[in-house]
Amino acid sequence: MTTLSITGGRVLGPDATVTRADVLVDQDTGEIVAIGDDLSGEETLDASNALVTPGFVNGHSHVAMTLLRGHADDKPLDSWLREDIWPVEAELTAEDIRIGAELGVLEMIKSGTTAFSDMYFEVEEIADVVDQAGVRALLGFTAITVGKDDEGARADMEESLEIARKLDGRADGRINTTFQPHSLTTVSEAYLDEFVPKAREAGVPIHFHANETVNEVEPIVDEHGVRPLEYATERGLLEPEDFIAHGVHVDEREIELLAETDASVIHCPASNMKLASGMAPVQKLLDAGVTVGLGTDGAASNNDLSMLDEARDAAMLGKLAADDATAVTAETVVRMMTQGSADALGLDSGQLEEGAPADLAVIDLESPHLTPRHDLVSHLVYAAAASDVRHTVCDGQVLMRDREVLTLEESAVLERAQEAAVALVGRADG
Ligand SMILES: CSC[C@H]1O[C@@H](n2cnc3c(O)ncnc32)[C@H](O)[C@@H]1O
Ligand SMILES: [Zn+2]
Repeated sequence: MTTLSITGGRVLGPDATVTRADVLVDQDTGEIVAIGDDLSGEETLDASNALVTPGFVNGHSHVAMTLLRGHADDKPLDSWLREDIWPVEAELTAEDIRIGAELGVLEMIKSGTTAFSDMYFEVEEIADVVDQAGVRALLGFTAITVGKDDEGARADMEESLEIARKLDGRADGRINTTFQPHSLTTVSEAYLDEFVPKAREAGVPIHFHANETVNEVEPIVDEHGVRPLEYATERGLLEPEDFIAHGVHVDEREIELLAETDASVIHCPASNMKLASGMAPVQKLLDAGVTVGLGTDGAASNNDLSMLDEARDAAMLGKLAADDATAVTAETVVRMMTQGSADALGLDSGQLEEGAPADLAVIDLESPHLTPRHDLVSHLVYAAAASDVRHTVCDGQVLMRDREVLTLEESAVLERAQEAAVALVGRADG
C-alpha cells in the first residue's frame, strides 16, 4: 500500500464537527484508511494551522466557458445568450474547448474543488483534461433542438446519448456521464418523449437547466397548461438520479414533486444574481426534503469557479430569499457544497471518513481575514477565499501541493487561454 498522510490539521467531519486529527490515505485504492492521532504515510502534506475539508463538488458548470469570462456582463439570460454568448460559442473549436477546460479545471483545483458536473460540447476534449488533471467529473454533451431541422435535432439528442455511453468510466472511473437536454424550452416535447426512455435504458442520469428564469416558466404553462416540473415529470424526466440546474422559479407543487421524485437541485446563486434570474427558495427546498447541491454555472455568468465564493453567495442569498437571517446557515451550505452536490451527482465523495474516497482540500487558516478562529464552519462559508486553499487531493493523489498544481502546467495554461480567448472573440466579431 502506498500511503499519504495529511498531518497536524483540524478535520471537518460529516456532522460538521471539527477535530484535531491526521488523515491517512491509501493511494492505491484512493480511499481514506484512518482519521486519528499520529498517522504517518510515505508522503506527507502539512495541514498545521489549516482545516482539512472534503473536496468541494461543483454541481453545475460549463467549464470551457472560462474563455468567455468577462466577455459580456450585465445583461439578463435571454439576451446575454442570444446576443453575446451563442455567437461566440458558434466559433469555438475543439482546441478552444480543451484550452478553456484546462483553465477551468486549473481554477477548480486551486480553489479546492475535486469534482464537477459539466454541460458542454466537444466533451472528449474535456474528458482528456479531466483525465490529465486528476479530478472527478460527470460530463455530457448538451442537446438543443429548437431552431434545428429534424435531422439536426435528432443528431444532437443522439450525440448526447452516445457520448454518455462512450465516456462513462473513463479516467480510471473518475469520469461518469449524464444525458443532457439543455432545458425544457430549448428541447421540444417530441424529442424528450423519444430520447428520455433511451437514456433510461442506457442507465444514464439526466441533467438539465430548469426554472431558471420566469421566461422559462411562462412558455411551458402557455403551451402545455402545467408548470415546468409537472411537464418534466410527465415526460419521465425527474427520477432519483436526475438533477436540475437552478430551480429558481419553483412553486409549492413543484417543490413537492422534487421531494416525491427524489430528483435533486443544483443551486447556482452567483449566476442567478448576476443575470437577475431570481432567488431560489433554498430553505423551502431543504425543508421539503429535496437534495440541494451547489454549483458555479459557467465563468461567463459568475465570473469565477470558486465554490468558496459560491458558498458565501448561497448563505447570503438564501437568507434574503427566505426573508430570514436564520435560514441557509453556514453548516447547511457546507453540506450543500460537499455531500449535497455529491449526492445529487451520485458520487461517494463529499465526506471525510474511513473508507470514503480521499477527495479533500486543506484550507490555510493563518491570515487576517480568518482571525480569530471561533468557528471554522463559519469561516469556510463567510470568510475563506480560493487563495486560502493550500493543498488539493483527489482519489488519493496530490493535485496541488503548497499552491503548486502538479498535474497541469499553470503558466502554459494561462498563456494558451489568453491567446485562444482573444482569437475567439476576434473571429466572432468578424
Ligand atoms: C452546451 S452547454 C449549455 C449551453 O448553455 C449555455 N448556458 C450557459 N449558462 C447558462 C445558463 O445559466 N442557463 C442556460 N444556458 C446557459 C451555454 O452558453 C451553452 O450554450
Ligand atoms: Zn448552466
